[in-house]
Amino acid sequence: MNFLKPESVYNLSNIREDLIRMEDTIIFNLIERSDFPCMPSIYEKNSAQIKIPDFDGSFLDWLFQQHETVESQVRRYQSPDQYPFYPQVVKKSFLPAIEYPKLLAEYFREVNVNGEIMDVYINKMIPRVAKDVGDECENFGSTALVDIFTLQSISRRIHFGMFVAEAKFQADREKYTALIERRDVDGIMANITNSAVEENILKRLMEKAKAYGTDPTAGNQGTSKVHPEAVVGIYKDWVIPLTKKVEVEYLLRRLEDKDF
Ligand SMILES: O=C(O)C(=O)C[C@]1(C(=O)O)C=C[C@@H](O)C=C1
Repeated sequence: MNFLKPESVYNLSNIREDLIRMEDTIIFNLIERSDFPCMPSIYEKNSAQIKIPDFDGSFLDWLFQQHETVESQVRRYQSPDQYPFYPQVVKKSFLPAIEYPKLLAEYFREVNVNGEIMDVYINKMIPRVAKDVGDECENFGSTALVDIFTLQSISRRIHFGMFVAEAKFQADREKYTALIERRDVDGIMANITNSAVEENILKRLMEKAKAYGTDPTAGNQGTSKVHPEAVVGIYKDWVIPLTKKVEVEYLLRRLEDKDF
């Protein structure tokens, strides 16, 4: 889909196509992450193992903030599919602003679940994919870089929930308006849920993770670089539920933007 062409954005099959493409990026990032151990020191605030001058936070916080500061200056966070983890470090770009058409309700920047994504990534996802526990001091930088790419790819996927939600709202304004007016969270959740689509995603992920993680010429001897079940579990337990959370949060406020 093309953000400069709103009609392409409100098309659920276009959106789902993009979500499928993102699976590839996320799986490859998780495969990269599985090459390193858990590496607890890089997530620990003011770790004794990694002393960072004049900084209050973890090594990952430090590196990620440098990234977001740089990337914001080339307009990363102007794009409606990009949400910063550290909004306080985002800078204005020297490039001219891109005039995106209005694609989402006016408050959309306030829907940001990156805090929660960071928490489950460090505490739940990494233990599922990392090769073992402990630190590997020589790879602090490489691991934190992979973490940044993985977190960004997962965050983009989850915040895409707002496009899904907007497409669903526009396809049936009456039904969603009634649910939103009643603050019927369970009703909204039931209506945005499509179990067949979810099951398909999980099946496809299993096959993709097996294929992408294995040497295609090794036959049955090949061992997968990432446990396919771990990738499926990460989607089932966090990626899809957080996407749905974003959809519901976005929809609950949808009537605030009356003219849209
Ligand atoms: O494709 C949709 O309709 C979505 O809402 C996205 C998504 C997902 O996260 O992949 C979430 C909820 C649905 O049950 C199916 C899939």
